[in-house]
Amino acid sequence: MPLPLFGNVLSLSAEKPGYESFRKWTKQYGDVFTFWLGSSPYVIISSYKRMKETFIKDGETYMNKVQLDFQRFIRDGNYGVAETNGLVWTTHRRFALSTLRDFGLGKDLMQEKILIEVEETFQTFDKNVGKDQDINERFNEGVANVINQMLFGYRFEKEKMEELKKLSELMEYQEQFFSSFRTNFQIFVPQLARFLPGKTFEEGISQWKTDFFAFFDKQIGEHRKKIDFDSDESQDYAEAYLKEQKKREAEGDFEMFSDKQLSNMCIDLWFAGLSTTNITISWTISYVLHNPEVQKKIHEELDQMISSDRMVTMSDKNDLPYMNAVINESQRCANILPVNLFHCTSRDTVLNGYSIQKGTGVLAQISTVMLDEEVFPDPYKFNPERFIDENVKLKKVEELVPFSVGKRQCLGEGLARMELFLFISNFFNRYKVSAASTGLPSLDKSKELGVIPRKVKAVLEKRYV
Ligand code: HEM
Repeated sequence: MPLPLFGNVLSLSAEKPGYESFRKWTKQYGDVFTFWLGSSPYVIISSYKRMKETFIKDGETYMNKVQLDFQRFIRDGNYGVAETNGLVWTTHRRFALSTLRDFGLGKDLMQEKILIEVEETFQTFDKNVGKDQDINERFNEGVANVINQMLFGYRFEKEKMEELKKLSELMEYQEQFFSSFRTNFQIFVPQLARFLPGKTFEEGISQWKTDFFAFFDKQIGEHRKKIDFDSDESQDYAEAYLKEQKKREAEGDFEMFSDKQLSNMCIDLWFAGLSTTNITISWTISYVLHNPEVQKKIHEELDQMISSDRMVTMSDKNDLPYMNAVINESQRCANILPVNLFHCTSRDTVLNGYSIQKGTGVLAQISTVMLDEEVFPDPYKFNPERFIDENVKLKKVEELVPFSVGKRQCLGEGLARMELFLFISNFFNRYKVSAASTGLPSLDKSKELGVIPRKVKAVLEKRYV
């Protein structure tokens, strides 16, 4: 039962990271029910069948995002792509997708950039083979370089390493801050939050906001100075954006491609692109470390299909069903968004016989779908075989929805899939991984509301010397 003012927030935080409450409610009330965040109702859709009927088949009705006060505080208004609606959202989603395509997603260009990061990451690992070493921190650098290349056209090396250190600290601060009870309580139950001890949302985030925007504004300023408006080709997202801005301004439109929108797009792409991919890689390695028989099978397949220390590329993907199954199962078990992002209806509608007004909160509960025991028996068990069919081929399972569904489905899915495959398959092709002297990485998710990157330490041995 929701409590006055609190709603269901307390049940959620009692069972971190949040999966179990939604599973329990689904069993009790079915796949459409109301969940109260403070005094705001959200209609939860928690089966794949129902998501298909709503978010996919009736996508326009379910595509809008709820505009929360804390987001406006961070962004100084309605900017970016992840939290905007209407023309701003469609224009910038389309522009970002087509820019990503132009940078070679699906062609070799993006793969080449990622493989450079794979090799650089491994150079660092190679220096410490046979000893305990930090795994997720190195991958974090690699993934940060991919995203920074895409946004601003350079990787962090030499004197730029200080910049990366500062940015990583900011990311870590933000991850901890947003998974704390105090922060979530203020976001969803603002009336009562002032009675709680600790920093208010505004106090906790102001400096972080200033520092993050300062980084993006500096990059944008530097791009503006050196940009060649006469060349049609762009090397990175910021350059492509500034060219579009100039074109639009010449046509009298000074709003749609504003400077503020650009820095907010950078925030969206940076955030959505870095932690998600990094968390998934660190969980994958943790699960494999806890399941040595999985690593053995990964190596058997790689030995059969690749059989050397050459780089694994996207053209090998179809030949490595078990590797793909491990990545799928890692995404399912990592289940990095226990609640997913908050949508609202863009018009009045009827759902499961109930009338729902325009503007009502709705949520595609993807974590419940990925823990559905009808589809994934023993759902908390890490078992890549779920994704292998009787012909030892990769099995397509519609309920695997880590990138969500519908019109807001992850904008970076193509990039993320390429990164996951190239980083993870090359990692296991190059190394045999075993526990650090401190033991196996923890798989405990019960400390935070949400899923944050693992600290993974391990010992690596090169498979080819
Ligand atoms: C393993 C990696 C990733 C996972 C699991 C993931 C998952 C998601 C999910 C679940 C959503 C919410 C969809 C919804 O509202 O229902 C989302 C949105 C989004 N993602 Fe990702 N993501 C990943 C990587 C990336 C990358 C690499 C980028 C950027 C380059 C990115 C950019 C975005 C953006 C901009 C949105 C908001 C889209 C919109 O509202 O139109 N993501 N992602």
